[in-house]
Amino acid sequence: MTDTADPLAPHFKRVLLKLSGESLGYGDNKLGISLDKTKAIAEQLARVAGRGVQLAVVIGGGNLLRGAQFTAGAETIKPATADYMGMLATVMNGLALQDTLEAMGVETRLQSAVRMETVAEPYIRRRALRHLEKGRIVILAGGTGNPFVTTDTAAALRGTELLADVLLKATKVDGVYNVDPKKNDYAEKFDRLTFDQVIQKQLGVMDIGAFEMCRLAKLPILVFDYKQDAAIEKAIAGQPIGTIVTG
Ligand SMILES: Nc1ncnc2c1ncn2[C@@H]1O[C@H](COP(=O)(O)OP(=O)(O)OP(=O)(O)O)[C@@H](O)[C@H]1O
Ligand SMILES: O=c1ccn([C@@H]2O[C@H](COP(=O)(O)O)[C@@H](O)[C@H]2O)c(=O)[nH]1
Repeated sequence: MTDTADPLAPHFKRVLLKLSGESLGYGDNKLGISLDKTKAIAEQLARVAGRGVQLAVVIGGGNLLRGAQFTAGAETIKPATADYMGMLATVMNGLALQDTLEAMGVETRLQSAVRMETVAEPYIRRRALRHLEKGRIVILAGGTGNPFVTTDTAAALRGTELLADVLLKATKVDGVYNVDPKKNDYAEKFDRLTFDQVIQKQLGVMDIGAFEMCRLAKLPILVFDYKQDAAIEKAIAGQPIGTIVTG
């Protein structure tokens, strides 16, 4: 698939992109759904699909609601309920991304792991594969459909079962560090890591369960910052960006 004339020619054929909900949000706090931010992300996805990449997107919900925000000291909303609210947030983001892509003429399908047939197809692996083969961007909302995990686990699960070549985690940090870079100014970034190193060092950028699933499936993970210029396209082109985690 390499095209020497195009610096963003794809290196991967089938990609599972875990897109932070915050990538659609407004301002410094990245809350809500900004039409401009959503459009900027969709433009990158459209170009990627236009280059023939099969693209499945697991969309997060952190711009709207994370279950964890209710659990500390909450006596009313139960943790599982809070997580279902978070899963519904990802469906709202999925709808926004779908319409934005389709307004650009890109064919998409939205599938949800939480059944809601009036707004999205149910997640069915074989249908998702068929959509990918037909060149449609498949947006996967509702996480795994189960509480007590996050969309990182959904990304590892779908990446594995849809036989993706790579899991791209487009997030707010530019890679994996030895300690959380949002909490430590002296954190040092890794360019490459093995799954064993991430698991042994308990590096917190993704759920450890997601790393473990990818380790077993031999599915490489690339963690990078969605805010960098053309970040998703560069990641799919195999350019040096973020941190790559492999077996
Ligand atoms: N060792 C580490 N290296 C890099 N980031 C780390 C590390 N440990 C913890 N983090 C934190 O991991 C977080 C990654 O983002 P997070 O998983 O919270 O959001 P997301 O899944 O990308 O998106 P959203 O919840 O907005 O949909 C960052 O807040 C970062 O500070
Ligand atoms: O499989 C899943 C996926 C997500 N959740 C809940 O949704 C929110 C939003 O997802 P993020 O990955 O944080 O963007 C998450 O915090 C969980 O509360 C879930 O329960 N199960």
